[in-house]
Amino acid sequence: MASDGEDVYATVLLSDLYLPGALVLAHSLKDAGTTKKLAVLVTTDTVSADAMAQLQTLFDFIIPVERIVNDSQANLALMGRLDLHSTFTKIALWKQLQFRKIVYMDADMVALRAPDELFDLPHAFSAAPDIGWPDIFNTGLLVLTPNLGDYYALLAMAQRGISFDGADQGLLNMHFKDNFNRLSFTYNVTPSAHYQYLPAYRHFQSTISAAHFIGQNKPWTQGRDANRGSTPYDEMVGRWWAVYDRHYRESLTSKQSVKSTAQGASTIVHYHTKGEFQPPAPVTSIPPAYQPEETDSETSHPSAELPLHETIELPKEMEEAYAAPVHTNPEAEKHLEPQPESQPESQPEYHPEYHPEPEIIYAPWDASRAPPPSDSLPEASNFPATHYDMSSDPTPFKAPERYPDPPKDMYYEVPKTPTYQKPAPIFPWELNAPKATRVFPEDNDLGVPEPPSLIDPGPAPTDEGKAEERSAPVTPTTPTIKLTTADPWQTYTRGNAWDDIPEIERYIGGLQKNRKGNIQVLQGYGAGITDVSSPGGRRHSMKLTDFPTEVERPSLPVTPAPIRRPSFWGEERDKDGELPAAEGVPSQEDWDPAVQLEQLARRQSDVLANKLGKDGAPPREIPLRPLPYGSEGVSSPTYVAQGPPSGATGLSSTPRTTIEEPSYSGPGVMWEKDETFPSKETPAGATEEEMDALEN
Ligand SMILES: O=c1ccn([C@@H]2O[C@H](COP(=O)(O)OP(=O)(O)O[C@H]3O[C@H](CO)[C@@H](O)[C@H](O)[C@H]3O)[C@@H](O)[C@H]2O)c(=O)[nH]1
Ligand SMILES: [Mn+2]
Repeated sequence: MASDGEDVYATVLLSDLYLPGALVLAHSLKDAGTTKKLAVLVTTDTVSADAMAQLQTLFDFIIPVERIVNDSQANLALMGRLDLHSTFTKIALWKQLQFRKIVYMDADMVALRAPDELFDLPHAFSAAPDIGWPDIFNTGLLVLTPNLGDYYALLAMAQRGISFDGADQGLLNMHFKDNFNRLSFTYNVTPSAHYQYLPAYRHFQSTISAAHFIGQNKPWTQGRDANRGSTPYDEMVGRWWAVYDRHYRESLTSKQSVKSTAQGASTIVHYHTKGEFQPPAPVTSIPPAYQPEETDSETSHPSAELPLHETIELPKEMEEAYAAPVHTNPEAEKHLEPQPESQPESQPEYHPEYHPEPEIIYAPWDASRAPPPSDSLPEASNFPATHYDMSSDPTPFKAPERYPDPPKDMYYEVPKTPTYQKPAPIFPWELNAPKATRVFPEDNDLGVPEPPSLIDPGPAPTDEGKAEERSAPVTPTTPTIKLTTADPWQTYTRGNAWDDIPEIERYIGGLQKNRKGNIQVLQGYGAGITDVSSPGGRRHSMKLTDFPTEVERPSLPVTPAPIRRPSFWGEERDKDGELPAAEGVPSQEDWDPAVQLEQLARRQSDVLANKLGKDGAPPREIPLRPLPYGSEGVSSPTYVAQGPPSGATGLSSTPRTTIEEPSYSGPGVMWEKDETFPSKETPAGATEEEMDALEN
């Protein structure tokens, strides 16, 4: 278990193919005497149990991580490295918070000395320049402080496939940009087989900490004979082989002293190293977890030390296939010197035929006895997949000369002439309706005419004949009470402005005529034209509240009209159907509402005048009091007190000091019958703001 703040060298293993690289790297660091521990991040779905067993012999921490695949592989294809589809997995390094500092190294690196001083860097992130584009860093060697901020930022980018090369180097450079501590190239020297800067190499050679074999070709995939020259690249490759031979060549050449199981353990390393593989006696690679439980002691493996490997019986053909190479082994075993030249000619080349595909070497999986092998392919792994690439055609798009006409009259023929016709106007206001306007208080100051409803329409027509004589339709307006007239209580009209408009009379008359017959017609007394067809000789009215006469009542099945019951009030009505007069109430003739209203208005005014004015003082003066500080001369932009027309000049600036004549507009419906409402209320205390304003 990692103690808090531990330092580790770490690498990543995404497949068995890089196993020799990861092992050689670990050995090279240990051989160089590092004091730090080693960790390896593995994607367990693609790293075999054998490979893990090998890692376990060297690394202090084996950390399983989730594979992060880049699904957008266009940039990887550009780089010619589709095999790097999963290098985004590297970002899991930033999640390893159990470590204080990580010096990450690619599995294709070999340390020439242990660069332990990198752990002392104060920077959160350091890397060395990339030889292909030295402004950016190469991601083969990274010095980092794990933190989730960078991790999630990188993860978000990875999930969106954001990387200019489709792999981790493009991703990390896009994330960190210039925010990295630039290390010396000597920490991550990337020799090239194609071009070297020889003088520099010779000059700095002794300071090199690590070599990094970038590109598709790795020392272990080329074989030990591929680079035997004296170029810098060849020299570096030689350094890699030196470490390999120190640790793995021996096991190959001293089989006699090594138990067969131990030989099997390193076989996987040889297997993935070109030219090193000697097919041994057939062995299985079934991990212990997937082995059928053996109850028969005879079949269990004699060696308890390494239970990972077990001899199984192979079909005859397979045994024959492996028999031939095995026969060469006695020859090879004689060469105890680890000389590459002494390799027997008959040693099999690294060849896919020897790949331990589960169908060939692994014991057939018995589903009734064991779970599926961990390294078996996932379900539906061989489903056909279609990959669509973005077009890489650089020629710009050119629109064709003309596009074909769209099909005509497919669904609906548009009428040649519009079928909609505006209905003929009925009411006068439809003919010359004034355009809707908005009126602001300021407009009144500027002499803009008041809205039409405030204009006195002049004398109302006295009779219908006169009204019909009018040649041009009028725009009737509700007459307003002129507050300046001496006695408004006597002059206001009790009619409606529309009552005398002949067009309306005719319209309503027409409606009623059409509904006559067996349909109930509501008629009553009121201003209007005489309806001769009406039996009672009554006149049409637009008032819909009158009771129809008995004759006017139509037959069923229409809604029955209410019929007055003589004893509705518990008393007999008089012969006219009127209710008896109430006691103490003046008779209808004596009750002039105008007079009563005037009286009421006077009383109200007197009360106000007495309250506000002292003896001799002008009675209708509101005492002036100071306004709250800062509000002097301020007028609300939206609200302007509406004074009487006489004060219309300068509405917003002249303070209103005279009290308006009271007007009677009748009682408003404030509560429904039986509804409860608070009859008393404790006034809320003044707010602090109000108190301030009052005190000033
Ligand atoms: O099949 C694979 C492929 C990759 N790796 C791991 O991924 C690393 C990167 O792959 P590598 O072949 O080393 O890439 P390079 O050829 O070095 O290419 C460059 O570009 C890569 C993608 O951006 C970076 O990861 C490298 O650091 C950078 O040097 C390897 O070292 C391994 O640790 C595996 O384990 N198995
Ligand atoms: Mn690499």
